[in-house]
Amino acid sequence: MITLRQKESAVQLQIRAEEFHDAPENLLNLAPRPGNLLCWVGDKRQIVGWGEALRLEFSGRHAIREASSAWKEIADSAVGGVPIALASFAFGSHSTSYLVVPRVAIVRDNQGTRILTCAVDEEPPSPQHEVNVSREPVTAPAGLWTAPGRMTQSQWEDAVRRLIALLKSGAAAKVVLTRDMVISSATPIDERFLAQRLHDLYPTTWVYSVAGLVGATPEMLAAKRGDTVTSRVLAGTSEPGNGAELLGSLKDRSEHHFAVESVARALSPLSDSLEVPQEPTILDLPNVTHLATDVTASIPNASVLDVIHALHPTAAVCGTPTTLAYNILETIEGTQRGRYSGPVGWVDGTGDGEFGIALRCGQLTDDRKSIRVFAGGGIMPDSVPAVELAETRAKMRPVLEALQLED
Ligand SMILES: C=C(O[C@@H]1C=C(C(=O)O)C=C[C@H]1O)C(=O)O
Repeated sequence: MITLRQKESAVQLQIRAEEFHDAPENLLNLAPRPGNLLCWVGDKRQIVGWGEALRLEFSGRHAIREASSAWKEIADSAVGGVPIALASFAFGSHSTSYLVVPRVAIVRDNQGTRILTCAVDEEPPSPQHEVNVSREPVTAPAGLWTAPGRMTQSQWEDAVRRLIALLKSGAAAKVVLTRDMVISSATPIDERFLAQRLHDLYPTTWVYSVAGLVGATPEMLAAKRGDTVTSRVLAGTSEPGNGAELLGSLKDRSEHHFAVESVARALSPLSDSLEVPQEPTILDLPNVTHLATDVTASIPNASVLDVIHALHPTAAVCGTPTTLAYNILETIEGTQRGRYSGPVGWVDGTGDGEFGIALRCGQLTDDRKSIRVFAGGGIMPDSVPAVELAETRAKMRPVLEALQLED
C-alpha cells in the first residue's frame, strides 16, 4: 500500500476489470477479513472493496479541494480501466481526511457486477483469484459496554441550555450540537458484521465503511452522474410516524428551510439550472422521521468532489450563518467530530460519484476494541433540551442496534 500526503500525486494506477459472473446477492460477504473493509452500499449501487492500493491523506481547510485536484491527476494517468476511490472527509479542519483506492473492489450497478483490481506501478492482482481467496468468518462482538463521550447526557442537556440562551441573544439562528459516546468490546469489532447489520436494519440508507468510520446515512450530500447532481437535504426530526406533526411545526420547518437554503446557495454559482421544491416531504426511517427535500441541479465541468467542496458544511450539520455557527459549536460542543458529519462516499475516474453526510455512524479505534458513536441535532431558540437529547439517542440507535446493544 502506498500512502501519499497532500500535493504528491505523481503515481500511476494500473487497473484490471472483469465481469463478475454469478456474483452472490450479498457482496459484503465477499470481504475476506475485518480491518480493511471499504464499502458504499445503497439500493441502486453497491461497492464493496478491501485492501488499499493507494491512500491519500489530506488535512486543513482545503482538504476537499486538494483531494479533487489530486484525484483528477491520478485518474487521468490511470491505465487499464476507470479507477474508483472511496473517500471520507473531516467535518472541520483539525482532522485527517482520506481518499482510498481499494486493491479489490466489487461494483454492482444497473450494468451488472464487475471486479476491479488496482495497484500502483505494478501489475494488479488477478480479479478472479481475489474473489476466490479464503475468508475469515464474520463474527459478532462479545462483551460490550458503553461509556459517555466528552459529555454525559445531562452535561449535554446543559450545553443545549447554554446554546439556546446564546441563540436567544441573537448569536446565530441555528447551531447543530453533537454528542458522542463510546462502546467498548472485549473482542475486536468486525466491521463486516456492523455494515451487514446496518444494511439489514436500515435498508433505505447508504451503508459506508471508510478507514474505520462505519455507518448508515439517510442524507445524500451530492450524487453526480454526468452533469446531473442531486442532493437530499434532511433537517427537522421527530419520532417515527410523526410526519404530519413535523410538517406543521414552525420550528422544524424553519430549521429545514435553513438547510435547503444553504444547499441552494452553494450549488447556485456552479449550476446551469437548479430545481428546489417549495415544500418538504417526509422521510420515514425505523428510528426517526425527517423533513426531506430533494434538490436537482445541472452542473457541467465539475467532479462530485468539486460539488461537495462547495456544499460542505451545510446548515443540516453546522448551522446558520455557517461561520458563526461553526465557531459556536466548536466552543460549546468541544467534541472532536473527526469525520462524523463530513462527506463520505465514492468517486470514479470520470468525476461521477455519490457522497452522503457521515451520520448514524461510529469511528472504530485501530485495534477495533472500541467505537465512538456520534449524533447531533439542529438547535433553534425554541428547542427543548430533553427533546433534543432524545433525538440524539434515536440517531445513535442504528449503531447500537447493529451491535445488539440497548440505548
Ligand atoms: C446531525 C445529525 O443529523 C442531521 C440533523 C437533523 C436535525 O437536526 O433534524 C436531521 C438530519 C441530519 O441532517 C445526526 O444524525 O447526527
